[in-house]
Amino acid sequence: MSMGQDVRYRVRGGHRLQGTVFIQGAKNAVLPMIGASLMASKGRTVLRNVPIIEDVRRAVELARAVGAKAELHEAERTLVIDASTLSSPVLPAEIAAQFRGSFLFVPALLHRLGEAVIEGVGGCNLGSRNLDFHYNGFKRMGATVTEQVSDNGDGIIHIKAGDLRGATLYCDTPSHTGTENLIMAAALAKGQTLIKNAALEPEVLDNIAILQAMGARISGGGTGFITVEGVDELTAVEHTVMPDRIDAGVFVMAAAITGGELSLVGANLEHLGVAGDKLEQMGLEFHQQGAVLQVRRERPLRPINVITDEYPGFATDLQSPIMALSCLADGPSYIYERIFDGRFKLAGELARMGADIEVNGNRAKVNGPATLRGAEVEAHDLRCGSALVLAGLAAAGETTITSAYYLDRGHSHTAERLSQLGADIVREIS
Ligand SMILES: CC(=O)N[C@H]1[C@@H](OP(=O)(O)OP(=O)(O)OC[C@H]2O[C@@H](n3ccc(=O)[nH]c3=O)[C@H](O)[C@@H]2O)O[C@H](CO)[C@@H](O)[C@@H]1O
Ligand SMILES: C=C(OP(=O)(O)O)C(=O)O
Repeated sequence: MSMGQDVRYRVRGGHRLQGTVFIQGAKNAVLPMIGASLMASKGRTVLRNVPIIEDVRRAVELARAVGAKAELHEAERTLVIDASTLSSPVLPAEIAAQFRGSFLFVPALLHRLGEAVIEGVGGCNLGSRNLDFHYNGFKRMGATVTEQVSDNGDGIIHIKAGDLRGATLYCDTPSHTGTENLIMAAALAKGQTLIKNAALEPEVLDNIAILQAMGARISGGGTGFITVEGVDELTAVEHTVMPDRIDAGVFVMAAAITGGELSLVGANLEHLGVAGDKLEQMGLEFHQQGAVLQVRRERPLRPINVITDEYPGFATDLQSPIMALSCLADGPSYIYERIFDGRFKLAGELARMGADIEVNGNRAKVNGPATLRGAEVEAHDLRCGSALVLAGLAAAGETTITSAYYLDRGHSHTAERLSQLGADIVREIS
């Protein structure tokens, strides 16, 4: 599957969801782990609980493009990577530009091959998404970064590293992939590295855990200050990817928007951070029992204030879904998006379904309650896609969501999992 094929979801709303759903492994944990596995010069890395999503398929293609052997066993949700044959420093645009996680391959290429050539970096188009914290960090460790413009006008970035040396590094803001890339670059560098203002996301901690199992010496994860003592070699290990808190959040909201009751296997309320508290305020009841999170809604939804922030603040990746949910709340909700400046195209799509949303820069006011009706809408990015599925579940009649490749970038088996809970949803390809 590639972006060339149009993926569409058709949803007929009005069904109350009920039952048990399995939360997938985390996209934003598995992608850095694939990057980490390329740092092992011998042996095979075995990743378990791998989400079967398009970004993982692209990462497997990219791992092969740089010379590694990678096999995704879909039924077993297991990915096996042998990076002993790593041979090319080039991240080709046709694969790398399709997902942001491609940039997480850079530290392995620098350490194993002495250079990385980046023909394109992708990810959802969310406005400005800079990489300066990454480049500045690599430079402080001794790398040189140069940009060349290709014949067709695209920028190609060359990063050259002789031996990377430990250094004092920082992120201006606690960047998720920035922290992961700097930790990976430091893991095999000579000497000690300190990373200040490091990200606290659970996926960053899961990535530290696999690197520690591989032999890396990392301390301070979860504190904002991370220290890494460089080692000479990392070994291939087996690791189980943590559950995807954004996937969990979307299913929580599927229960909320349909007035349903769900058991989410693998979901952890703590990982939802402030989003869990906000959903409680809106009228959801949570009950965590071991690895199962039960959620139900028994009263009308109350309106909400949301300010997105780094973890444990309200995750920007749940901002679009909660915009859809707040359309049904009994009064005006206020949303302030602080992380990305291009995430409000959703408001226009929800308006086609009958929502009343006023957007002013990075702030939105959602005037609930609205009566949503089915319409033809477009997923402008991954989380816009999940939000439109939620809106479709609550709308009267049929909603058709196009450009839904974006949704498949990050959520596995969306139609199957929702259908099992009683939703009327199909996925089509043309
Ligand atoms: C693959 C992956 O893990 N993606 C996640 C990751 O993206 P990603 O790691 O790209 O997001 P960052 O945390 O780096 O970005 C946050 C903010 O910092 C800015 N910034 C970032 C790096 C940099 O060098 N310079 C700079 O200015 C960005 O433009 C953005 O405004 O975290 C985001 C925020 O939680 C999530 O929405 C994405 O799902
Ligand atoms: C922005 C997202 O992902 P990426 O960083 O991979 O584009 C996302 O998961 O919503």
